[in-house]
Amino acid sequence: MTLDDLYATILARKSADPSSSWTAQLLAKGPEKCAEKFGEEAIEAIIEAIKDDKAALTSEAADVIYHLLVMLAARDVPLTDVIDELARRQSTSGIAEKASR
Ligand SMILES: N=c1c2ncn([C@@H]3O[C@H](COP(=O)(O)OP(=O)(O)OP(=O)(O)O)[C@@H](O)[C@H]3O)c2ncn1[C@@H]1O[C@H](COP(=O)(O)O)[C@@H](O)[C@H]1O
Repeated sequence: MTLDDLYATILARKSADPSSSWTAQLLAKGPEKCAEKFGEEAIEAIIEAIKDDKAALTSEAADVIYHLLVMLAARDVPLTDVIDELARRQSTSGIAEKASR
C-alpha cells in the first residue's frame, strides 16, 4: 500500500455512499470538519510522542497521515503537488533555506 493508493481511495470516497464509508461520512461534513479532525489526530500523536509510547505513536501517526490526506482531498489539493513541493525542497538544506529568508 502506498500513499498514492490511499489517496486514490479517499478521492473515490468523495462520490461514495456515506452509509458504507467512514471517509465519505467525514468528507460529507465539509473541509472544516476534516481539518478539525486532522488537528485532533495530530494532538493525539504529539501526546504519544511525549509519552514515548512507540506502538501508540505508530498507530496515531497512521491516523495523522490518513486524516492529512482526507483534509487535502476535501480542499482539492493533489497529493502529487505536496510530493512535488517536497522534491523541490530536497536540494536545499533546512538551515540554508532558513538563512535565505
Ligand atoms: N486509514 C484509514 C483510517 N484511519 C483511521 N480511520 C478511521 O477514522 C475514524 C476516526 O478515528 P477516531 O479514533 O477519532 O474515532 P472516533 O473517536 O469514533 O471519532 P469521533 O467520535 O471523534 O468523531 C475511525 O472510525 C477510524 O476507523 C480510517 N478510516 C479509513 N482508512 C483508510 O481509508 C480506506 C477507506 O475507508 P472507508 O472510507 O471507511 O471505506 C480504508 O480502507 C483505509 O485504508
